[in-house]
Parts: sequence; structure tokens; C-alpha cells
Amino acid sequence: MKKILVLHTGGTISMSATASGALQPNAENPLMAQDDLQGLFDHKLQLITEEIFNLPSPHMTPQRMLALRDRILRGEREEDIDGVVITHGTDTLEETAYFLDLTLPSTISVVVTGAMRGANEIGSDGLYNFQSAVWTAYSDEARGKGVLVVMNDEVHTARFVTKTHTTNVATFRTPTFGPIGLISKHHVNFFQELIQQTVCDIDHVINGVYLLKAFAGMDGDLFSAVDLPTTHGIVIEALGAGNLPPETLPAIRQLLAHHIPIVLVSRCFNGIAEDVYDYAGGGVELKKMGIIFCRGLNGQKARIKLLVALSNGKQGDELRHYVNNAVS
Ligand SMILES: NC(=O)C[C@H](N)C(=O)O
Repeated sequence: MKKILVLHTGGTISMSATASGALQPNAENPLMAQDDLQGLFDHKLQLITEEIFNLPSPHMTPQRMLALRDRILRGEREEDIDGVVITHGTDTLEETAYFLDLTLPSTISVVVTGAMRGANEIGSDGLYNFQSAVWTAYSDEARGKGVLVVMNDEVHTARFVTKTHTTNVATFRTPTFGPIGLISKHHVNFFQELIQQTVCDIDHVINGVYLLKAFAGMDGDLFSAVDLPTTHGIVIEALGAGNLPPETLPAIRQLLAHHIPIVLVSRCFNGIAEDVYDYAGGGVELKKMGIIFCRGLNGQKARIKLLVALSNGKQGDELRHYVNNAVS
């Protein structure tokens, strides 16, 4: 018998369409009535189901992510669970999944899923994705692979998956590396192992960590606007291989002089930001200035990583090393 903790947090997977077609949260999550999957698991599955939140995922916050992490740790400590399934809105799903990936030990399977269509819409994908997520969490092989995201018959790592389409059910993709597993009719098939990373333990989360996106003709105004005593860190989605318009540099130098850590990723959704170019605003200069290059993560995940690292008290070289590596 395996015990899986199911935590519903809201999102389209628990919403329904009104007569006009607009999607709204339900007072009663339709998935709460869908916990009878025993037949599929030969009665070797026990689900502990809880609605921890009923929120559209744009309402998710790092504080709520921490509450979710704490609930999972309690399940491990006191309820002897073998795995966890989290249902979540897709808009910020990758951020919650990555937060959990950084802050939970990889001892049990943790699987996050969602849906692109409401519970009462034609072609609704919620119940199907939920069932696939339970299959995955139930599978022995899902352990030790970090937090997983299961949607549309694919298994992705929380580290690298991203939402790529506004409405398509095949929205979750892992651009640089691809999925690590596929769900077939009767099996969860894994094709890749994951490099282990250390757990970053935190008991609170800080605010004031921002994400700014670079664009042609950008100047320093947006950077100066966040040069505040309440700012703890900034992630920049830079251009191409990791470059910025030179007009941004004076304001960025000011931020660094105020000891605000600045992390750089690329706004390209594929590849790794590096110090390749040696011209004004090029990566070589940015690195010399003290900007931390974060390899392989997108902007929203690099922000979660910086926020977790700062909440853990990391600074200086320790912070640089932790944020620089996608798997430290
Ligand atoms: N498909 C979804 O779940 C999108 C929804 N807006 C949410 O994230 O809550």
C-alpha cells in the first residue's frame, strides 16, 4: 500500500466555465470528488486529499509556496507518505514547482500538475493530468528526480520546464533539454536521471526580489526605480548570450555599489547566458562588474533561486556559487 498526499491549490484544473465561457473558481473543487482511483492501482493506493488553497495561480506567493513546502514536510514526518501530488494553476506552476525543488529533500516523489481547460469544458484535461500525476507519484522511479511536472503525457523536471503557450494543452515544455519521461497507456517511462542538488533549507521568505527584462533601447530608469533600501536582489533577463544596452550600466553600477546582488539570465528561452561578448554592455564587462551569471534557468526560476538563497542567508561567494549553477 502506498500513501500519496494530494494537495489541491486551485487553478483552471479546479475551475469551471460559466454560461458566457469565462472561467471561474468553484466553491467546491471538482477534484475533491475524484479521489477514487483505487481500481487503477489494484487497491494498493491510499490518497490523503486536502484543499490547501483554492486560488488562481496569479495569486500564488512565495509565502504560500513555503506553506506548501511545510505541509509536505509534515506529511513526511508525521503521516508516513510515499509521495505527493499537487494540483496548481499553470500560470505560476513552474515557480512553485521550482521553489519546492530547491527546498525539499528528494526522498519522496513530488509531482505537480494542472490543466488548460476547466472541469466542465469540452476536452477538459484536468482529470486526465491528475490521474497521470498520481501514476507518476506512485511509481518507484519518480523518487530522487527532484520535483516533477506532469502534463499532457509528459514528465518534466521542475528545474527546466516552462509554460510556452497561453492556451494549448501541450503548453509545458523543457526547451533546452526535453522531457525526462513519457506516460504511456499503462506505464510511466523515465529516460533520464537528474543531477542531485543540495537542499536549501529556509524558515521564511524575503520580499524585494525583482525581475526585469532587457529590450532594445533600454536605459537605466527601471534599474534606478528599484534602487531602494527594500530591494534585496534583482534578476535581469538580458539579451542573447548575456548582454545589455550600454545605457543601463551606470544605474546597474549604482545598484551593485549598494550591495544589491544582480543575477543575469538570457531572455532567449533556449541556451545558457555567458560572458561571450567583449563590447560596451557585453557579457565580459557585466561579469567583471560583479553580475552573477545564472546558467540554464529562465528569469522567473532564477528569481525563485535568488529569493530562496537570500532567504537562507547566503551572500558573497556562497551566493554567487549557488546561483551560478543550475544544479548546486
Ligand atoms: N491554466 C491555468 O491554470 C491558468 C490559470 N489562470 C491559473 O494559473 O490559475
